[in-house]
Amino acid sequence: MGATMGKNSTLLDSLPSGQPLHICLLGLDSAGKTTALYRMKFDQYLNTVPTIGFNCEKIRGTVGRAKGVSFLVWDVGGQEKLRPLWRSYTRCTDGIIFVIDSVDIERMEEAKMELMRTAKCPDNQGTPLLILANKQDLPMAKEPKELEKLLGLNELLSPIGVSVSSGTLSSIDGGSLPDKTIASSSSSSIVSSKNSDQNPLKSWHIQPTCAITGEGLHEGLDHLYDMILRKRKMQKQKKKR
Ligand SMILES: Nc1nc2c(ncn2[C@@H]2O[C@H](COP(=O)(O)OP(=O)(O)OP(=O)(O)O)[C@@H](O)[C@H]2O)c(=O)[nH]1
Ligand SMILES: [Mg+2]
Repeated sequence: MGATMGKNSTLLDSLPSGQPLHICLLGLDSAGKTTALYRMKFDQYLNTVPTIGFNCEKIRGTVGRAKGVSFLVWDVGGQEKLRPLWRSYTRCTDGIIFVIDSVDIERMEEAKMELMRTAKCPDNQGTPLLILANKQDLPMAKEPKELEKLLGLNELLSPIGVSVSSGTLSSIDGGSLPDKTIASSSSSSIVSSKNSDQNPLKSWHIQPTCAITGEGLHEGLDHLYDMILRKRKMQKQKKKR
């Protein structure tokens, strides 16, 4: 999937015209993955049935830097018996989208376990991760800020094995990122702050969405694209050293 770059081209302008980026759409059954996939693909709501196996669609970004960028999105069934398959989809992916049902408090612990299993899998270390706090249209939906705590997102490692602690950098293989990197978002407006991702070490972002109306989906994709670009830039700099 690596983009071939001419002598004078930069990494940033090489990506949009290149191969589509491969993205895995994961999450518990009924979280809204397939609804989100078809909303992004066809810009309309399609009725879904539980996914047995996977769906795959090519999607074009519509906002921000992701505008015009091609993503090949693999939507994998989330039922328990299908989850062991996730690993084969995430192995060589450019980014992971993990969809959370923001009202399903009963299964939040299960969602956290699967999310952590995915994020901490050695194959996925440093793979940009977009968490969709979906079903924000429902009155009991937990806000992204609360979901961050419930899902333990601050436990997640930075992409280059460096953690930030009390504002200082230390090279370790664990640790957490400071609270100030967290997005402030509200369920009513379904917006999220891009400043949240300005910490170059952060490789996840949480985005409030409603897959039925499509609110927040393309903004999320744009954040994911930013993280992918940042990761590639860092890898390039690392290679130069
Ligand atoms: N209210 C509300 N309902 C949603 C939203 N997104 C999805 N749903 C509903 O949630 C149900 C499950 O959606 P799917 O997209 O099929 O869920 P999935 O994650 O693909 O589930 P699996 O294929 O079993 O893994 C459907 O009834 C959707 O209409 C949302 O943002 N708001
Ligand atoms: Mg599905």
